[in-house]
Amino acid sequence: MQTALLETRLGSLSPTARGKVRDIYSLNEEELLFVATDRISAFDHVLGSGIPDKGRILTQLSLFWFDFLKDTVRNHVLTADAAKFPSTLNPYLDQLEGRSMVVRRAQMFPVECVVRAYLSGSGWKDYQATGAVCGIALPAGLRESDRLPEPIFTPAAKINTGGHDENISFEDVITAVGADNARALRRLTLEIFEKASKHAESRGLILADTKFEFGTIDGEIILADEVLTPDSSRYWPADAYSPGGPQPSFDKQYVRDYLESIRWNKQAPAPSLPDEVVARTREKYLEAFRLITGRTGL
Ligand SMILES: N#Cc1c(N)ncnc1-c1cnn(CCN2CCOCC2)c1
Repeated sequence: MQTALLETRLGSLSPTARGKVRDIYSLNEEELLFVATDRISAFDHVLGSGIPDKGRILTQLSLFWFDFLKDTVRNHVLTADAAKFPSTLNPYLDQLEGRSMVVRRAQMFPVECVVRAYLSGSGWKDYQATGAVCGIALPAGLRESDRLPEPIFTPAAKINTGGHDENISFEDVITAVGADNARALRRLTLEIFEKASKHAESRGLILADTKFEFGTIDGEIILADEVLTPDSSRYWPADAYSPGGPQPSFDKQYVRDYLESIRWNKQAPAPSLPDEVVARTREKYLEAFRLITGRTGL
């Protein structure tokens, strides 16, 4: 079993932000280093085991999508070629190769630009409670995982320091970023989603929803963060789609099923995963990569 990289150690360089699965380092005033580790989270907890190559696979997926979308929106990537990284990183290239990118520092919008074409997750919860999602009223009688009449912009923001995102209204986005930027973020989010979901469909996948993050560089809105990865999106196998309940997660179902099989108490420390679950989950990430990119190798 290959070893998973759970955290990077870059000598005197310490991360400016450690997310659940990614570490962000400040290289200088203009550049950041984004590193995707092999950590995996489920039910909002980072698990004790990593998935070997997960970070590489998701980084290569983001790079595929940034290139796929380059005629629609500029992005923050400067290079993902480790040979072009600042020489100060040379001692750490074994940790970084394939799973990291140097990006332009942007003025980030404090909004998670979520778009949903299907009713799932927090969107389903909000719909059950109010008949709407982010203030957008939906037809009555929809079932969990039903396809929506059209994709909807359902932004979220980190309301409290707890780090959990909460769904917010378009008016809240206007308050946060101004009306012009709010309209631009909504338009870009829906336009990118349209292109990406058509591509996913052509590869046998339903892109149920996804989350984009945007910023500005020299006054221009750019696409940042990770893009259309299984961590930032819900991908469902189209041939198994069955509305009326939760759909199997393309990448995390083995993990979720295992955690439910051991009746894990989510207040307890996150457990490690059996080798079989790790191996099968790694295969699912590779399968997503192969389906989406049409490539066989990383
Ligand atoms: N990508 C990127 C990027 C960039 N290119 N320049 C400056 N900062 C970032 C950055 C820093 N953290 N995150 C993820 C976390 N989000 C931040 C926004 O608010 C929501 C959470 C992105």
